[in-house]
Amino acid sequence: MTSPRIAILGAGSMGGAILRGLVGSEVAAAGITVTNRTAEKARDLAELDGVTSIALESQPTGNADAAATADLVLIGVKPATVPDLLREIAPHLKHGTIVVSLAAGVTVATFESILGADVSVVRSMPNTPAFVGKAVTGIAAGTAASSEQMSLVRALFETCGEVLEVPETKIDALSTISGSGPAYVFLLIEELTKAAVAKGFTIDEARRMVEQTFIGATALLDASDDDPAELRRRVTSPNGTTERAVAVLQDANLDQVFARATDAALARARELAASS
Ligand SMILES: NC(=O)C1=CN([C@@H]2O[C@H](COP(=O)(O)OP(=O)(O)OC[C@H]3O[C@@H](n4cnc5c(N)ncnc54)[C@H](O)[C@@H]3O)[C@@H](O)[C@H]2O)C=CC1
Ligand SMILES: O=C(O)[C@@H]1CCC=N1
Repeated sequence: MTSPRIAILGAGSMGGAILRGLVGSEVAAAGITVTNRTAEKARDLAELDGVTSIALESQPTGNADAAATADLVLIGVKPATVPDLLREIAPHLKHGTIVVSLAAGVTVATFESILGADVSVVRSMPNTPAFVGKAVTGIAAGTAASSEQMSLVRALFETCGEVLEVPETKIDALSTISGSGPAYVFLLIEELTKAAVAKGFTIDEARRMVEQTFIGATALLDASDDDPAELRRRVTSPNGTTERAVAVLQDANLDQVFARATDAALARARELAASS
C-alpha cells in the first residue's frame, strides 16, 4: 500500500505539525482527514491542500467517520483521552488499518487491550519541528505491526524529517530527549534573551542576537562534519572571554541538570502509562 487514506484524530500542535509535512507528499496522495474539537481550529486546517477537516462540535461522529474509511489512523489527542477515543473508533476500524499513536506514555499494551491484539499498532514520538520538515521521530512496532507496515509509517514520518526505529522499551526515554527537546532549546533561548536585555539591549535587539545565534550555530552544526565539542572549541579562545563563560555554565553541572530533567520526564511518562 503506497498511498493510504490517512486520518489524524486530534490535529493540534503535534498532529497539525505532522499534517504540514504530509500535505502534498506521495504518502498522503489518497487524502487526509483530520478531526478537532472546535470549528475554529478545523477552519485553519481545511485550507490545506487535500485535507478534509472535521470539527467535532458540528460533526460529533467525526472520529468514527474518519476512522471508518482510513487505512492509517494517527491518534493525536492528549494521553489521558486516548483510551476513550480508542473505544469510540474500535468498532469502526477496517480490517488491516494501522493505528499510530503520538501520545506520550500510553503503551502498546493499552492500545491492543482496547483495539484487539490483531490490530497493527505503532507507537511514535515526533517533535514539533515537524512543522518545518525538521522533526526527529522515534517509532516502535506493536505486536501485530509487520515490517511492511513499519516501512509505511517510516515513510509517513520522513515527510516531516528524520526517523529512528527503536523497541517500545526505549520510546519513553527517546521522548525525554527529542520529544520534549524543542522545549529545552526554547527555554535556553528565552533565558539568554533575558541576559541580553539585562545588559541594556532592547527586546528586539536581544531576540535578534539570540535567535540568530541559535539558528546560525545549529545550521553550522548541520553543515559541518565536526562534532559539537569541536565547534565549541573553535569559539573558545584559550584564556579568552568564552572560556570564562563556559566555566560558569559547567560549574552549574549542566550534565546533572539534564540528567535530572530527563529523569523527571521519564517518571511522568510512567505515570501516564499507569493511568491510561
Ligand atoms: N506537543 C508536542 O511537542 C508533542 C506532543 N506529543 C503528543 O501528541 C499528543 C497531542 O499533544 P498536543 O498536540 O501538544 O496537544 P494539543 O492540545 O495541541 O492537540 C490536541 C488536539 O486534539 C483535539 N481533540 C481533543 N479531544 C479530541 C477528541 N476526542 N477527538 C478528536 N480531537 C480531539 C483538540 O481539539 C486539539 O486540537 C499528546 O498525546 C502528546 O503526548 C508527542 C510528541 C510531541
Ligand atoms: O509534554 C508532553 O507530554 C509531550 C510529549 C513530548 C513533548 N510533548
